[in-house]
Amino acid sequence: MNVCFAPRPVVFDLDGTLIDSAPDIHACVNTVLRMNGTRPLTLDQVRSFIGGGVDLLWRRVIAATGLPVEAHRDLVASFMTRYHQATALTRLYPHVLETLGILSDRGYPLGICTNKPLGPTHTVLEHFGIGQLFGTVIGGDSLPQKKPDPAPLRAAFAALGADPAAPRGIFVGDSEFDVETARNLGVPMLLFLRGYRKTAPEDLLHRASFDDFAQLPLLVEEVAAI
Ligand SMILES: O=C(O)COP(=O)(O)O
Ligand SMILES: [Mg+2]
Repeated sequence: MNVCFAPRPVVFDLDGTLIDSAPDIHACVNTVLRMNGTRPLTLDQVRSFIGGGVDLLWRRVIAATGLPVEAHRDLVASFMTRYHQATALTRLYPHVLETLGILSDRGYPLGICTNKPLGPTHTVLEHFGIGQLFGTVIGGDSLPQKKPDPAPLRAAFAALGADPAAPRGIFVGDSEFDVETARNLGVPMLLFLRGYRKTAPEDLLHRASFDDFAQLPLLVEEVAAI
């Protein structure tokens, strides 16, 4: 019998999973729109644009506002200067802190795999005082590839000691991008239902779903036992 005693690494998505950051992203987008004489977007609109990283966010903002496509690079640069410090409106989802502590105490190596750029990722992790809980943090600009390419998630598991050829980790995320990433890497996915997903959960491949982080330690134990 092949028994593995090392706890499986657990890697988390960030925006819409550990943190509700849409209000800050919305505010930064609208500041840049205002500076360009363009009408603001609603929170629901901007929330629906999050998940594929900053370049895709701004391609979607440009499509929704009619700003010139050629302005993309300058708009992203202007957005990034604000995004780097944007934490005032961001909140941890309920029970995230307790759950990360429980998993860490039980010996699960923890990591982050987000499409958010590394700069604002580190800012927000330090803002909430949780950076030290994660053995690795892979951002949207850490590698040439972003989710749903499996490379960033593979890199996160590898940094936490998993076999890169056959990672035995668990991925926790909120969006279609995360579901696709887990499927591309062939690892079990736990879907958080209160994030920025647009597709019905029954149409997304996942091992289990949850809407309160207090449920996660048990789900992780169940998946880890298989
Ligand atoms: O920055 C984004 O668009 C999404 O970030 P996430 O991968 O943490 O959900
Ligand atoms: Mg997300």
